[in-house]
Amino acid sequence: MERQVQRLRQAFRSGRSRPLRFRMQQLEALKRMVQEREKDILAAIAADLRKSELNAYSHEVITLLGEIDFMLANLPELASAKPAKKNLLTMLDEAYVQPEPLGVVLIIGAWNYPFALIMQPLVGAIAAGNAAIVKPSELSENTAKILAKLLPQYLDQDLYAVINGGVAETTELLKQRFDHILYTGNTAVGKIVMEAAAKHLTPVTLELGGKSPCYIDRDCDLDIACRRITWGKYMNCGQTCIAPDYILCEASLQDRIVQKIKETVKDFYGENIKDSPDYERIINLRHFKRLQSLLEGQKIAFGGETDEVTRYIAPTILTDVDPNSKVMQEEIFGPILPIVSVKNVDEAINFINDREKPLALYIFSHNNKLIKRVIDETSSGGVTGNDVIMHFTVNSLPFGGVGASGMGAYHGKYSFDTFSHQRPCLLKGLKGESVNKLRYPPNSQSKVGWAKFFLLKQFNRGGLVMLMLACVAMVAAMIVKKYQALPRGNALLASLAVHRLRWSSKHS
Ligand SMILES: NC(=O)C1=CN([C@@H]2O[C@H](COP(=O)(O)OP(=O)(O)OC[C@H]3O[C@@H](n4cnc5c(N)ncnc54)[C@H](O)[C@@H]3O)[C@@H](O)[C@H]2O)C=CC1
Ligand SMILES: CCCCCC(=O)O
Repeated sequence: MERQVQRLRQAFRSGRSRPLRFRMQQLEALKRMVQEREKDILAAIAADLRKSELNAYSHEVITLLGEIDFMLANLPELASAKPAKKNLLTMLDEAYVQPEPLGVVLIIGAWNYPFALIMQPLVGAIAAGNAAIVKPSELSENTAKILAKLLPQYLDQDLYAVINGGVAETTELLKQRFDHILYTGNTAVGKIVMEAAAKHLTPVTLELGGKSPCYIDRDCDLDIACRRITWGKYMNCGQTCIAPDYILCEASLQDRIVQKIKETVKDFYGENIKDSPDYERIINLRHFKRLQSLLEGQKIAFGGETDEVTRYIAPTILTDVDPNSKVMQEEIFGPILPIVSVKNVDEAINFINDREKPLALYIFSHNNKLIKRVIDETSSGGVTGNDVIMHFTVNSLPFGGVGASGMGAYHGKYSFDTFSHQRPCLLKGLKGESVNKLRYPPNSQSKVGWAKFFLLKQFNRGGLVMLMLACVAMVAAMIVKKYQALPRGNALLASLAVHRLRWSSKHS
């Protein structure tokens, strides 16, 4: 692995990944790959998650193509130098911020959206001019294989590599030095990644998980709320990092919510949910048994059926859930929806704040003030009001966690920024050396006074007048100098004005 990383580092050092044209070509190649090999890609995702090809496209390809198009349209602007505001001391100089690539970056993906969670960060890494290694999840093995097969066919093989493998290979990879790591996965492994990165002072973006609350206010459109919650909860069989993990609501709403979700499930997946092409399965036996154990001792108001052979778990709702029960102690990451009763929004806010900061937070209410209040009085990676998941689809919004749900963000310009160093540049002129005497030793009260004047803009009215005079004198001097004749008078005037300024600052 060290050799592979070194090879990419040498390719990066060659500078080939920096030219905008090259980056655009690579992004266009990615887009071509997705379009030309769509069938193979969808078949791989479908095989990993027992997902219809339509859903594989809707869940993973559409947002990716949107991301590539965004980068192709905006990269010239994103990659351009940005002029910076100057101070009095540097007003004749050139100050700007130059985005530059970080170097060789590592992207580690998760299994639940195995294609998008590799490709979307990769778009940002390429757009920012980096070399990149991607490490897909071994749990979505078909997608991992197709990525290893296709990416080298479309991308520059010296600058972009796919390394497949599980814990052992990832552990080995994490011993190498990278210039940024973007990890998507569970919080426990996020800590492992951060610990490994710390050895090389490598910055990380951790896209982790958590229990995303969904508060349903008594004053809301319950039909719409239940329809949208049903969509976001049971999509991908609940294996979505920003799925509503549990509902908080007043006890009086509980039965109506159960009824409306039941009706919506039937509407979405038909009488026999098992046969629905739109209802996926649990990724493996370990997660299947973990989810089964969460049902123990719970009041199952709807669903609860499981089939180990096909790893099927029905869309399930639990009611009157004890906040201390197992299902409320870990991220569910499956099609089980607990309802926890709270007396009012105050109690809901306290419930949320008593726990780790979630990746997402959802509030359903007609009362926009209440929604804004919940947002103001809690914290989460992201928020959608009166819907779920949808903030993920807006690439002008940074997507990421906070606290235990992660750090850093990506999507759109935020992907470009994540994989860039914003380099401050100041290009000094050679004129005005006399002013530089202010910073040269020996220091003095007068020089400090000047520094305050120039840098902190601390001056009195007299100083302002004299500044105007000095500027006029300097401009006059520059104009006259331009005509090659500088009558001693103007030079005298300029130095008088500067002298007067010194005096005034000394006595201000
Ligand atoms: N914030 C986000 O954008 C997303 C977060 N997630 C979160 O990811 C979690 C589900 O994914 P996982 O089951 O963790 O996926 P996973 O089992 O696929 O692991 C994720 C990656 O970490 C690697 N990995 C696993 N154990 C490791 C170890 N001990 N040392 C080094 N590398 C290791 C795997 O090889 C894989 O590439 C949930 O908590 C979910 O909320 C999932 C998707 C998106
Ligand atoms: C369709 C939304 C997918 C977001 C990635 C996740 O939440 O796991």
